[in-house]
Amino acid sequence: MFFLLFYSLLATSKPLELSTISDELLINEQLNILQDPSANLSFEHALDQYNTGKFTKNANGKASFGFTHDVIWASVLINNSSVKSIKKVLYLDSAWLDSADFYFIRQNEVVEKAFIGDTIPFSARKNPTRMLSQQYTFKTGTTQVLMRFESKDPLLIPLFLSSEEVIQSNLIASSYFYGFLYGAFFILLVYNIALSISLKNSSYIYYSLYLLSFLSFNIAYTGHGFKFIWPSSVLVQQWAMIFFLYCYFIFGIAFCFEFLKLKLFLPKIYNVKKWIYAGLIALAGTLFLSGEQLLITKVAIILTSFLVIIFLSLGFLALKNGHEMVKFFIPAAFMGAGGAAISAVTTWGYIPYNTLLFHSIEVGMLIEMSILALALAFNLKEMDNARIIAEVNAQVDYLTQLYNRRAFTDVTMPQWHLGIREKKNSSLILLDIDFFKKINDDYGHAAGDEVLKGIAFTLKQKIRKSDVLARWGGEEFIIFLPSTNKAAAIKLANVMRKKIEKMLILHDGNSLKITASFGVAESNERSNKLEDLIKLADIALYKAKNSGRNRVCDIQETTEVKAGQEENNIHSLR
Ligand SMILES: Nc1nc2c(ncn2[C@@H]2O[C@H](COP(=O)(O)OP(=O)(O)OP(=O)(O)O)[C@@H](O)[C@H]2O)c(=O)[nH]1
Repeated sequence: MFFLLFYSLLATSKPLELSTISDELLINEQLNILQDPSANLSFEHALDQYNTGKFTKNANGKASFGFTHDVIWASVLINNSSVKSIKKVLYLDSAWLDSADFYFIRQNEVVEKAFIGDTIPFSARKNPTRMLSQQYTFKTGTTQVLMRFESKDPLLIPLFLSSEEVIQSNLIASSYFYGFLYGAFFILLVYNIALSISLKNSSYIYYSLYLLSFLSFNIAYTGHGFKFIWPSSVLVQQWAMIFFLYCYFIFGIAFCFEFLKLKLFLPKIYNVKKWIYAGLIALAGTLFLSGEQLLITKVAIILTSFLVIIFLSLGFLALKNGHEMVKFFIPAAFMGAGGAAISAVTTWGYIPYNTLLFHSIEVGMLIEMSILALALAFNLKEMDNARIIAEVNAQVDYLTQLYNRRAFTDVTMPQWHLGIREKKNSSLILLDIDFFKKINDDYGHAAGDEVLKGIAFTLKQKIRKSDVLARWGGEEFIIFLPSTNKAAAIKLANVMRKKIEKMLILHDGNSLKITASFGVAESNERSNKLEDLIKLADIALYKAKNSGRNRVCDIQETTEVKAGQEENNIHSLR
């Protein structure tokens, strides 16, 4: 009987030669597998099944068995042909298996066994490695390792045979990698939280939450959480990963909506945003309440795989609708969500396991994070540009591109005060187009606009760089002339008047002719207020209008000023 069993053991598989493994080897191809749907096969029964040839070769070195309630039994024969015992480590690149039981069998006798997995608190583990691992000293000859794996998450068992030194150096390398990854994420997180608070911009808040969810999810699925944060809580270990995966998906969608400015570029989708969020939260809530961990994980992984499609589709639609920032978003989403999708389908078992594919979410997110950091900085620059444009717009009259009334005062004030200090007189011209209402009434508002633009252009040609020209009101313009006396101002006003008189404005096949009236005033010692000078010019302008239009008038006497003010009062009462 013993010989029969031993024969069947050898016949089932060729042993793995320890001397051929220099540092580390993924041994999934060497495994023989038995999938147990009943999940209640005992060790003795499993060994019996193995010895009677019921285990089959693990096709293509499969590492992921996807979402399954089945228990996977795996066996490998390891031969030490040297005379010395060799210490090795069986290492699983998976931190979320519920059970990983190891039985070391020599000559059909169990010589050592170990039960590791998430159902045991991390603090109670013999080998406190982040991912599951089991040491064993292989004596000369053949040892069978029979293993039992079970999980409520995707059943992923990439199994490495490695030396302790390699595991240690891998741990150091991965500490550097995760130190860098978490450090970079942390800096970006703090930076974005600070930005979202100071700018009150929701896309930074959602990006921070998206980052935080990914960071937490990564800490959970890489085993860092179980090792360092919740070593005695099996419950947190079982639920944290899946909870953060849902957060990653939901905040990913929220970030995408805000970053792509869907309100502006895809309003139809933005308007149903609340329903989308409500639907996702209701779905997550229902699933979590059901307590069906395998189903919850399955849905989360399916959603994560689709995230890249959602991001890219919305990105391209927003780009089509003219959103500039998408040129950053599309490659970023392609790398980040694309990496997440590859990791998800690798975990799911749809593509064969390899370390790079499994960890592509981390690499992808790192690249995505760098591109989006650039994008958000670019966004800041755009906001700054928009602020500058808004400031300029607040100063400039849209139609004539001249300073507006507010800007006129801001720009003139320093020169006005300088003039007072240096005791240099300044002058002011106020001009108003004659019978402008008639142009609007006869030829339409657009024709009136053309006249205003034409006059602005003509006036601009005639002033000095130090003069300040502005649109004062509807059809009124103002010019401040520093260090200029009244005679010079009147001369300039007459040049302008004649030029306007000669102007021909072409509109819709009509040639329009216009004239303007001018009021000129000079500053004097009696007042140091700019508004008083403007009032004087206004009285002079009123005089020009009253004395027949198309002329330049100034104020001669104090009596004229008084009379003018009274008339102005009557005029404004009309
Ligand atoms: N097209 C156009 N018209 C304007 C604009 N701003 C003000 N107006 C018009 O300018 C006209 C000013 O008319 P009034 O104040 O009666 O003056 P007026 O017809 O020029 O007569 P006098 O000043 O007495 O010669 C009104 O019809 C306003 O609607 C503008 O930006 N574009």
